[in-house]
Amino acid sequence: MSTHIGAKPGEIADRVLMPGDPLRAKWIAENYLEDAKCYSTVRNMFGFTGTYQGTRVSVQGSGMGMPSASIYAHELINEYGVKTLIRVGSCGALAESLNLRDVVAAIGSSTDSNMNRMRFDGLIDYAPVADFGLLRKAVEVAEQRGVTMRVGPILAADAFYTDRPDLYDTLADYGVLAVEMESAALYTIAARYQARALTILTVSDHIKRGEATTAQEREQTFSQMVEIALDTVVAA
Ligand SMILES: O=P(O)(O)O[C@H]1O[C@H](CO)[C@@H](O)[C@H]1O
Ligand SMILES: O=c1cc[nH]c(=O)[nH]1
Repeated sequence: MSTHIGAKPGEIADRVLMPGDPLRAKWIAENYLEDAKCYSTVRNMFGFTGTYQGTRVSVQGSGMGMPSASIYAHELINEYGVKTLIRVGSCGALAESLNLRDVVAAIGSSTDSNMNRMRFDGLIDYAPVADFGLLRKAVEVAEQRGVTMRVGPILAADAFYTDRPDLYDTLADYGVLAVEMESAALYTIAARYQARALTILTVSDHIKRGEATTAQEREQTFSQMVEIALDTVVAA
C-alpha cells in the first residue's frame, strides 16, 4: 500500500488510465474492463484493474488539480512500477472551432501552476509535453475509429473559476485549444521518472459560448475518448 493508494504490490497494471473523477474510473472499469477488481477505495479515489482485449489495464481516479494528480502519478510510477499513463479528462474549450463533446489530445501543456517554477528555481519555463509514441498511436487509433481528434496545446490551470478570462482569449490567440487542471503535472512527473504520459480530453464546457454538459454526462458518456485511450494504452 502506498500512502494514497490501497493496492498491494502487483495489483496495478503497468498501464493506467487516469480520469480526474473517481466515478468515471468506476464507469470505465464496469463498462470496458473484463474481470475488473477494485484495488483501492482510499479517500474514495477508486482504482480498478481488469483486462481490455486480453491486456491488463488499471484505471485510477486522480482528483481535481495538479497537487492531487501529482500524488497519484508519483505513487503509481514510483511505488507500483507504472510505465504508461493516459489521462482521460474533461476540459473547457478555448478555441471557437471546438464544440461540446469534441475529443482533444494535448501535445503540450502550458500552466499557471507554480509547481514547475519551484522545481526549476524560477529560472526555466519547462515545457511539459506528451510522449510522442503514445500521441502518434492515439492519432492512428482515432483515425481508425473515424473520430476527429484535435491535437494541440492546452492550458493546465490551478483554478476552475478564473478571474482572468482575458488570459484565456490571449491563449486562444496563441493556438491553445482548451483548459483543464492536471496535464502539466502529469507530463512533468512522467518525464522525471522515465514513464510515458498522454492526456486525452472531451470538451465538457465551451468557455466563450457558456455551454456545459451535466455532471452525469461528465461521469458516464465520454466513450469516444475512453475507447481511444484504451486502444492506445494496450498497443503501447
Ligand atoms: O474531468 P476531470 O478528469 O476531473 O478533468 C477536469 O474536470 C475537473 C474540473 O471540473 C478538473 O479535474 C479538470 O481537469
Ligand atoms: O478545467 C476544466 C475542466 C472542464 N471544464 C472547464 O471549463 N475547465
